[in-house]
Parts: sequence; structure tokens; C-alpha cells
Amino acid sequence: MRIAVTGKQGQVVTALIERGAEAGVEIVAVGRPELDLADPSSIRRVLSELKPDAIVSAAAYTAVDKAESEQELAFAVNAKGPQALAEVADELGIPVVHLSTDYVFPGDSQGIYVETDATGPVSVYGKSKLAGEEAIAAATPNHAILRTAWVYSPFGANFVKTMLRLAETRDALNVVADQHGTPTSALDIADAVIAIAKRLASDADPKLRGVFHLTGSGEATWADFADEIFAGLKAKSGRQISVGRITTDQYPTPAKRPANSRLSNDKLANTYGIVLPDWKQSTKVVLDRLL
Ligand SMILES: NC(=O)C1=CN([C@@H]2O[C@H](COP(=O)(O)OP(=O)(O)OC[C@H]3O[C@@H](n4cnc5c(N)ncnc54)[C@H](OP(=O)(O)O)[C@@H]3O)[C@@H](O)[C@H]2O)C=CC1
Ligand SMILES: Cc1cn([C@H]2C[C@H](O)[C@@H](COP(=O)(O)OP(=O)(O)O[C@H]3O[C@@H](C)C(=O)[C@@H](O)[C@H]3O)O2)c(=O)[nH]c1=O
Ligand SMILES: [Mg+2]
Repeated sequence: MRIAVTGKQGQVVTALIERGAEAGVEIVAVGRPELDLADPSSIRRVLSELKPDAIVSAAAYTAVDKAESEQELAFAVNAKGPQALAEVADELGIPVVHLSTDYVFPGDSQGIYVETDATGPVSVYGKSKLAGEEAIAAATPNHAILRTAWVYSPFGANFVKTMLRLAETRDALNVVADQHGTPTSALDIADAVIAIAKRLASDADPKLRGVFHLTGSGEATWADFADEIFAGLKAKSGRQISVGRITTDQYPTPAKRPANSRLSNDKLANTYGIVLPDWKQSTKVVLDRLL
């Protein structure tokens, strides 16, 4: 089976290339310069030539703060590009697995979000990703939109690598402790995405299509995540970093972030039988590779 994935150096695409080899599926990364999501005509050209059995839409404009001042580019890459991708997939008669985000939710409630809960993004990035979800769903019924969150991995840019980099020059860091969500390893995402793409390519059941939440098990704040990262660092090197627990107000950023973006993964478990490992367990796996 051949799966085309958008992006070349991103976390999820890199994890898919690694896991695809183990799962015996051919992963073909398609990205800039040949395929630029901001240039829809390039999408049709590349995909029509490649003739994959499924498309994974993993590339995105992910710079959350920068998006506040680059709204047009964020919407081009996160909404218009995926729309063109889904239109081509529909013509080719193949499924699209599209990655989305917890940031489509406002995060102002106490509960755990399910797929049918009202969205209401509070950032340009979140708004552009929601527009992407809507564009995919309008372009083809043959899709699985997977909302994940707080993605980290040995690859690319992410919170784990940022914390380890800051720890090289500092003994103490302040990290927000009032945003709640779940860190999710790109390696775990890749395993799930491959299983989902295989299933979609071989089973026309409408129940397998639609929106699904896909995050690690358990929950955390960013400060909890930092604590876990530095516990791993201490075990490996003896180096101790202290984490000061601060409020969002004490860490001003251009983009607003949801205070609560905990997602229920029950629909995915009940539909596909997929449950991702506990976030602490997967954090250890990634730290073992980075340290
Ligand atoms: N990172 C996170 O914390 C989260 C991510 N997500 C979603 O998961 C998906 C994967 O994220 P992740 O792997 O972390 O992303 P990364 O930020 O690691 O990588 C982004 C990817 O998008 C590609 N890209 C950006 N702009 C374009 C463009 N104009 N044309 C083609 N490709 C482009 C990049 O290209 P290049 O290879 O050339 O650099 C890169 O491969 C995204 O849809 C994201 O919105 C959801 C929740 C959390
Ligand atoms: C570096 C740093 C960040 N923070 C805070 C800022 C923010 O609230 C939180 C996480 O920082 P980040 O910059 O990693 O956050 P951010 O880039 O917003 O992460 C998001 O990326 C997009 C793509 C998603 O889809 C989301 O699921 C989420 O992973 O930690 C601190 O409190 N102290 C620090 O030293
Ligand atoms: Mg970021």
C-alpha cells in the first residue's frame, strides 16, 4: 500500500516514514518545493502522478503565535491547501486522513471535549485549522479528521526539545500550570494513522469516517509535562532543573490558548479499537532517543 503524506521535515511525516517501514507500507512524503499547500495547482499535479492508495494530510502552518500576524498564509496552508487536497482525493477515489488540533476548541469549560461538542477557536491558528476541517468534510465524505494535541517527538520543533534546549543554559524555568491537555507522541500518532489509513482503504463503512480525537492517554498541564521531561533529564545526567508553576497571565503570548483542551478518545477506541499509550510512558520513549 502506498500512502502519500504532505510535508517533508515535520514531526508526524518523519514519524510516518519511520513507522511505515516497520508496518510494511510505502510512505511517500510530498512537500515543498514540488507540492506547496499555498499553491493548490501543485497539489493536483503531484498527487495525480503519484497515484497513492490514501493521502495523509499532515503538513500545516503550525507557528501558533506567528499566525496571529500571518492570517492569510495560515488560512492558505491550513484550509485552502487541504481543500484542494481533498478535492483531488475525491477525484482519485481514495481516503484522506487529515490531522487537526485541540486548538479548535475554546477551552473555557471544565469537561472533556467529545467530537460533537461545539468548536470555537480562540487563535488564528485554531480558526484556520477549523476551516481546514470544514473544507475537507465538504470536499469528500471519504475522510477521517484526527484531532490531536501537544505533539512531541525526536524530530522537528516541539516542547520537549525546547525544554531540553533551555535547560542547557538555565537551572530554573517558569511554565504555565493552568492550561490542561495531553501531550501526544508523533510516533504513536504515526502508528494510529497507518492503521486508520489501511482500514479506510479497504472498508467503506461510513462509521469509520468523520471526526475523531486522537491524543495520548491521561492528562497534564504544560508544567506537569516540563516536570516529566526534567525528571528524565535528571535520571540520565543528574542535572536538576526547577520548574516554577505560573499562570497564563504571567506568560504573555501573541496568541490566546485554550485553558482546557482535554479530549475524549472514546470514539476512536470504540470505532477502531485504537488507544494511545499514557503520555508519561511515551515521553520516556522520546527522551531515551533525545538524551
Ligand atoms: N505540533 C503540534 O503540537 C500539533 C500539531 N497538530 C497538527 O498535526 C499535523 C502535524 O503537525 P507536526 O508534524 O507537528 O507539524 P510540524 O510543524 O512539525 O511540520 C509542519 C509540516 O508542514 C509542512 N508545511 C508547512 N507549510 C507548507 C506548505 N506551504 N506546503 C507544504 N508543506 C508545508 C512543513 O514543511 P517542511 O517539511 O518543508 O518544513 C512540515 O513538514 C498538523 O496538521 C498540525 O496542525 C495538531 C495538534 C498539535
Ligand atoms: C517555552 C515555554 C513555553 N511556555 C508555555 C507557552 C504555552 O502556553 C505552552 C506550550 O508552548 P508551545 O510554544 O509549545 O505551545 P504551542 O506552540 O501553542 O503548542 C501548540 O501547537 C499547535 C501546533 C497545536 O496544535 C497545539 O496542540 C499545541 O501543541 O507553554 C511556558 O510557560 N514557559 C516556557 O518556557
Ligand atoms: Mg509552537
